[in-house]
Amino acid sequence: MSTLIQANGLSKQYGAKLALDQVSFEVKKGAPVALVGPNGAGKTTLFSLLCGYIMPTSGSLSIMGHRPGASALFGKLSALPQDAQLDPRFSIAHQLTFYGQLQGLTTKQSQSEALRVLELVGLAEVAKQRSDDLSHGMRKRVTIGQALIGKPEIVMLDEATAGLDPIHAREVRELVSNLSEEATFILSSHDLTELERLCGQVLHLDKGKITEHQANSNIEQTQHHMTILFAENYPNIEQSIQSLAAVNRVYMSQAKEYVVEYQKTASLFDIELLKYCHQQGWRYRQLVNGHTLENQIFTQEKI
Ligand SMILES: Nc1ncnc2c1ncn2[C@@H]1O[C@H](COP(=O)(O)OP(=O)(O)OP(=O)(O)O)[C@@H](O)[C@H]1O
Repeated sequence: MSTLIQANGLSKQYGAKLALDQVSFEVKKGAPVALVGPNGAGKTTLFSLLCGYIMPTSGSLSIMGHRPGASALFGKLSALPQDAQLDPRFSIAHQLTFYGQLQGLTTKQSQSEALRVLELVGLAEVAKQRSDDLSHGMRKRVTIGQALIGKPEIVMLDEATAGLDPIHAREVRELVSNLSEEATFILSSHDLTELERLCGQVLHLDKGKITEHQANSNIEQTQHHMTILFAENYPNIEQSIQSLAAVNRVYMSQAKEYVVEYQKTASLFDIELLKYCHQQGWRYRQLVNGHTLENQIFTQEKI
């Protein structure tokens, strides 16, 4: 797999504030990459360095063999800010065409590129509509389409699901997963749980340092986690399941779906959990090992 991004000992100082401290990592072409960390961890700073908006104080950063911001990267890397907005005065196709023209495409090329990216994000039918006619989730998908104009190899999405309800957030994650052949996505978020199922690589920033840089290990996870999807909402599910002796933690991963972390030593925990659900009168749709199987759950829901 070819290396897209190589960072070595990258630091960024704003006055006395060290926002990034000796950060080193590599991103290869392929599965989406998560950039996670709490507020102020340095995510935006790293995005800005990757885009070439700011210069590092020290260290090196190479993107497809070029320095960030180099003209050779024009059209090869795109970034979608968290607050990217569509203009309510113009149709969606008009705006996307305009972005294509900004990238140097002719009007005709831009028009067909606008339609291509709308098809990629499953919204060809909204081409003539204005943003006010679209749901929040649809608008987000259009802006992701915008980021795909000109076929960039790297697409950076800042907090792509922020402000979306769980259903639309899931649609966006599914979209990114489906588009992984089209480009290598880097998604920033302060919430690891929402990205760990999607991304094969997690860059974890905290106080300017990369404290974790790992490929997601599904094998390890399957030994500790179960994901259960219920047929409907029931009261106090988290507290109830938490009362089982083998359970370490329970949290809701999306509507009606819970991740249960349990002790590795508990054998046949799945049977115990299902018996417990039966006793409580809870109907469930699916129980899976681990918590990286969102697509399987999608498939079942759509049947
Ligand atoms: N232009 C600047 N001047 C001074 N300090 C800055 C500047 N930009 C960011 N910082 C500081 O650098 C640190 C990292 O900020 P950054 O915006 O990169 O974090 P972040 O992970 O994106 O945070 P958030 O999730 O809140 O957006 C923070 O302490 C921030 O206050």
